[in-house]
Amino acid sequence: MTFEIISEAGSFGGIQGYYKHRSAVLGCDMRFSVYQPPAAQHHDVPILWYLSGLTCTEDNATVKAGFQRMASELGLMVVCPDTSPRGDDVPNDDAYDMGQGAGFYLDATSIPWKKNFRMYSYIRDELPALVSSMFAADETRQSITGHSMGGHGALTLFLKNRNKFKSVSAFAPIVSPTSCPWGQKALSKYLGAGNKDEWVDYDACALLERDGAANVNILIDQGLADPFLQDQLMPELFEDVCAKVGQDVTLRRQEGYDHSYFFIASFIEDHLRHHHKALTT
Ligand SMILES: N[C@@H](CCC(=O)N[C@@H](CS)C(=O)NCC(=O)O)C(=O)O
Repeated sequence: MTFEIISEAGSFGGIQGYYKHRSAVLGCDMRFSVYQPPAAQHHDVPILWYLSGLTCTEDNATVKAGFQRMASELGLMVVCPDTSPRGDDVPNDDAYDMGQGAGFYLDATSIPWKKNFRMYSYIRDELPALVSSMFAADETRQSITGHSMGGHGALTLFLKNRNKFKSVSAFAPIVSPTSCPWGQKALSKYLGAGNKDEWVDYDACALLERDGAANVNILIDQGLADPFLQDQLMPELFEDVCAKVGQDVTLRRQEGYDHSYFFIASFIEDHLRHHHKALTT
C-alpha cells in the first residue's frame, strides 16, 4: 500500500497531515487527513474516524472542528476521509446532494454509480488497513463520529460493525435516509428506486429496529436552530426507535446552534471524551 504526503504541520505537539493514495475500492485517487497525537511517537494509539457531510472534503473538519488540542491531550488519532470518490473519470451530478461530495457512505449498486461509489467498503476496510500500515494506530481500538450525512455514515457503519468500533457519536445526523428528501434521493439513485429492501441496510433507525440495541451509549448533539432539523434530520425518529429497542442514547438538543462547524467546534470536546472513555476502558 502506497501513499503520498501532501503536507504535514506541527499541531499541539503532534502532527496534522494531509495524504493522498490510489484507492482500489473506489477506483480513483483519494485524499484524507490524519492527526497524530504526541503519544503516537511512543506507542500505537486509538483511532477516531470523523465522517463529514454534504459538499465537504477531508479539509472541512480538519480546519474547522478544532479537535486537535483535545486529541493531543487524550492521545487520539483523528482521521478525516473525503466524502466520495472524485475525479474527471468519476460520475457526478450538478446537485450538491448527489455525486461527488455526496457519497452517503454506501456501496452503490446502480449504473453509473456502482463502479466508484463504494464509500462503505472504503471506510470500513481499505482506509483503516492503509492508516494502520502508515501510522502508529491501534486497529483494535477504533471509534466513529460524523456530521449530517457523515453522522448517518457513523451510525450505520457502527450498527453494522459492532465488533469493529468501540463507540459512536454524531452531530446533527441524518438518522433515517429512507424518511427524508436527501436520503430518498440518494438511495433511489445509488441503490435503485425499485430496491427499497436494500435501502434499510443504510438506515440507522431501520438497522436498530432490525438488529436490536448495541451495548454502548450513543451520543448525539443536535442544534435547535439547524435549518435542516425538521425536514431532513428528524432526531425524534431515532429517539423513538431507541426507546422501543432499549438503546442507551444521549440526544442533546442544543438551543441556538445551527448546522455549521461553529456548532461542531462547540461540542467536539465532549465527543472526543465520549470516545476516549470507550477506547481506554
Ligand atoms: N446547501 C448547503 C448544504 C451543504 C451543507 O450544509 N453541508 C454541511 C454538511 S451537511 C457542511 O458541513 N458544509 C461545509 C462547511 O460548513 O464547512 C450548501 O450547499 O452549502
